[in-house]
Amino acid sequence: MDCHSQDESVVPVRSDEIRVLLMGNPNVGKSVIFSKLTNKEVLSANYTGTTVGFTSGKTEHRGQSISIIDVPGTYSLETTSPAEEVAIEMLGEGAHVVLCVLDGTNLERNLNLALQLQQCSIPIVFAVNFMDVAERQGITIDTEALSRELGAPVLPMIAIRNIGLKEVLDQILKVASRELKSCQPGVIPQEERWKEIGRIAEKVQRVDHRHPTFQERLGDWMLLPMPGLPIAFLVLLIALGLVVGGGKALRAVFFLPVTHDIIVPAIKAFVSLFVTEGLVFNLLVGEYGVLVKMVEWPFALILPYIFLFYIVLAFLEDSGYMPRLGVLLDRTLRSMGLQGGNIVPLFMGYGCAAPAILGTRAATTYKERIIVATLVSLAIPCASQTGAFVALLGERSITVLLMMFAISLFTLIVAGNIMGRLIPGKIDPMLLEIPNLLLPDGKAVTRKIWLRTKNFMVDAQVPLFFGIALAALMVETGALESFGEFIKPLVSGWLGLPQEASLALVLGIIRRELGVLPLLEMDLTTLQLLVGSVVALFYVPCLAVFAVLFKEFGIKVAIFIAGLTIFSAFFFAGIVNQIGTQIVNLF
Ligand SMILES: Nc1nc2c(ncn2[C@@H]2O[C@H](COP(=O)(O)OP(=O)(O)OP(=O)(O)O)[C@@H](O)[C@H]2O)c(=O)[nH]1
Ligand SMILES: [Mg+2]
Repeated sequence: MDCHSQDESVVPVRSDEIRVLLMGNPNVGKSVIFSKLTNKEVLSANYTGTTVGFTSGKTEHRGQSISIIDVPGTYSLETTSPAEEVAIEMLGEGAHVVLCVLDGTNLERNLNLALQLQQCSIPIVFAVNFMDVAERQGITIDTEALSRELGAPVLPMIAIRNIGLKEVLDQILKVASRELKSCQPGVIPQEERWKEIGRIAEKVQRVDHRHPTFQERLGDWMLLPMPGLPIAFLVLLIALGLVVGGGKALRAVFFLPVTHDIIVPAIKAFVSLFVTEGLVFNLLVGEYGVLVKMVEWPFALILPYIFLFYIVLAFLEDSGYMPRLGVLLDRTLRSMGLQGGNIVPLFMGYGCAAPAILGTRAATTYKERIIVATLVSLAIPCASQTGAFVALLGERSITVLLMMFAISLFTLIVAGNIMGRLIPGKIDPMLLEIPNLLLPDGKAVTRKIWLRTKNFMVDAQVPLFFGIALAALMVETGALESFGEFIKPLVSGWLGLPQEASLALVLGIIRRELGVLPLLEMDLTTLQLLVGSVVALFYVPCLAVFAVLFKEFGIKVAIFIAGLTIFSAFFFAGIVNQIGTQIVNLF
């Protein structure tokens, strides 16, 4: 690749700061290194495409301040996805040093990018990460010999155990250029490059043949339909059992007693000191009292499920199981116009649709991005919403809860198939990389669960507050009644729900769990519970997700997706109601 320096375009920087680009193939541990160096929390996970935008952070080493940029992973400097474009842009903007991270268990493939980066005039420091896994696999890498071959410092590293980080910083200070250098990648003859890679790898790497460990064999089994599919089914069962069953238990023994016996009475007693009856009292601690619901809904109803879901998610992510599931489901996904790799953003949708839609940036085609974004907005309940569903249905009817998930899955497949056929564009062959199956690192998992739970509590507060305040106001002022009267034909006629349920429709726009939670306050039949849940399942993406859709795809697509979700919500829930009523009448 002709990657010439652009010294004439050197941009002056603060002389007291070194700018370091953290680059490398996907899933080599860049985000772990970034978090360790900068103490800034970014997500890392054991699959490609965790980082799709860039994050910058700062650190200090030997009195020198260093700014580090966590760049999305790239296999080469020839762009194929929006995430890789970001990496190339960052190179164009320039740096004093590139820290190129290599995966020690996959040296050849990683050297492809290393050789391309080496053509740039920006000084490079190489870190060979995953030395622990490499050792287990019988791979030895002579970093000194590699350093001679690459003409740059090469250091061994085990990022999750803090090994090699300080040494890398020392080298960065040593080689940093005095001025910012930028690099425009060109084209390099591939054949020549791969020949060179083969030669280097042979010189610096020794692989001792040995029997695969149980972990490695398990990793391979997970890819085959037998026993891969039964394993997948078991994983799903354990995950569901843990979230649904564990969540119920956590609520029963801790969250509900604490909320109902301690926090809420304390709040009520406190408010009674100042106001007793009337509108203000009701707004604060009445039926939809802001102060009561602000504790009860997010803390007692949703948090236990969110927390358990994040535990499951962290294990699935860091073990490397998710891409294996992608391989297993590649055929099914392919009929939906997607390739197996999209299992990752789809699954992330069960957490929150916003990062899932951003995660589609790692996809290679626009068609895939649109399909995943639509499916996630339409038919995948987010974690808060799942929590609300379990709270609503868990006690009353597990069958309805399971029916809900079945409807969600069925819609995913049908809607995916329709879009896969209607939306023009091709599907690339599967480009999913299978990482090593790892035992998740306890510290990394704990940090991630804490980070996500904290973010949920922080991010949810403001919209929840407005949602609940709006609910309290609408109930107390009688506005709900007028609105309910207005959409009565739809809510009561077609959907067979009480007029009050129109509140869920208003609030669901603000946050998805608010489309479910008001139903808890009503006395509904089993059929009404199912109908209300189906409405909530499909109903509009919440405001935050709408904003992400708008940002990523433009206003037309965002409105189209929102319209589709509203239509589906009323259409399908209505059909469920009509059929359900016939069946109920039969008995
Ligand atoms: N065993 C072991 N695991 C590691 C090491 N470094 C990182 N990991 C794990 O490897 C996985 C990938 O790490 P990330 O930091 O997300 O990788 P990344 O390079 O940022 O990946 P992208 O953002 O997808 O490009 C995570 O599950 C880490 O916990 C290491 O030295 N040893
Ligand atoms: Mg990353």
